[in-house]
Amino acid sequence: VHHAAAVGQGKGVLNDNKSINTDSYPGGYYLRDITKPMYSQSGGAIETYTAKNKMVSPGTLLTDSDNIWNDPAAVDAHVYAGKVYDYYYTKLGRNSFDDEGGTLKSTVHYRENYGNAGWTGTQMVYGDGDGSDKYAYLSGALDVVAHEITHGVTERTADLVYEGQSGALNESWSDVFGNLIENKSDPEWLCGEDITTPNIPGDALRSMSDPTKYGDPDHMRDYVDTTEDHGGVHTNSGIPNKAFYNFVTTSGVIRDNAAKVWYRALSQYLTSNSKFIDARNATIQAATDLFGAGSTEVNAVTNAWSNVGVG
Ligand SMILES: O=C(O)[C@H](CCc1ccccc1)CC1(C(=O)N[C@@H](Cc2c[nH]c3ccccc23)C(=O)O)CCCC1
Ligand SMILES: [Zn+2]
Repeated sequence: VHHAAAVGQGKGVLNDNKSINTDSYPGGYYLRDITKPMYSQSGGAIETYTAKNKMVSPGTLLTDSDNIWNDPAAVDAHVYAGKVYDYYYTKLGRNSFDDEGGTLKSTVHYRENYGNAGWTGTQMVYGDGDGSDKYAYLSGALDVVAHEITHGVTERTADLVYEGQSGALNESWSDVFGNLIENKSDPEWLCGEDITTPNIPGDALRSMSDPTKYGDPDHMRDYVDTTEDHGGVHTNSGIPNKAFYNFVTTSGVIRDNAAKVWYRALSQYLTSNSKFIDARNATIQAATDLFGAGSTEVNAVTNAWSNVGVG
């Protein structure tokens, strides 16, 4: 089928204008980005679909007749997935979630009154919010999109079991890359702030600098033993989240190097049943591999975990 890259226009969830990589066909445009290396290498693309508020995935590939896109949730899901692809490719040398140039599929308008998002095992899905104004369209936050795609990366690397401590590590690695990729200068390292009560500034789902702000632990002594939420994976993630925050804010440690340490730990050392102590050891080993024993990074990561009572 004849494909040609085109550039469309649209507004995102926060009413911001943005250019959109689309794929033209006789008569219109697909919401498909064929400009990435994965396309020339293996035909992989970034594709955005709609579930039309049913519980289906991927649903219907979005098209438009004039390349002016009027679905903010779709615009952001698409553009932000492209930014996440670019980060993993250029900063970490990873070619899409599977490192094989696999197509990144997003489905927006997933289910009715769905105030959440997720990784299905093969793609991202995003709800429209829960009908109240607690959440905006979930794809309207780059840290959320990066969080979901990182679940895909984790599944294809360490494959951390989504339960208990390994599940909290799974969650934390997604929050870490969500914040690294969003790369805001917000001092609190918030998660989901752009889509949480859009009318109220300053609130979020989680904080990495102070997890206790949202009731999550920031030390091993406060680990929450619960059967809720797969053993508290979105709560106990506060402990490794704080450890990463400690690490990345240590003087002499730069973000791109912290990212390399966390990515190497995930892709080379963590395994499906790793616990917090294993994450400490994995990140110390990764920092040693990359920067040498006794380096600033090794000392910083060791202290970062000790500060949260791990190791
Ligand atoms: O990817 C994830 O970890 C979250 C989805 C988790 C999930 C797992 C298995 C089946 C369904 C859903 C989605 C996000 C999340 O952290 N959700 C939290 C908080 C949350 C959002 N909307 C909610 C509605 C109800 C309860 C909690 C929530 C959660 O599911 O706990 C990540 C970034 C923002 C949304
Ligand atoms: Zn998650």
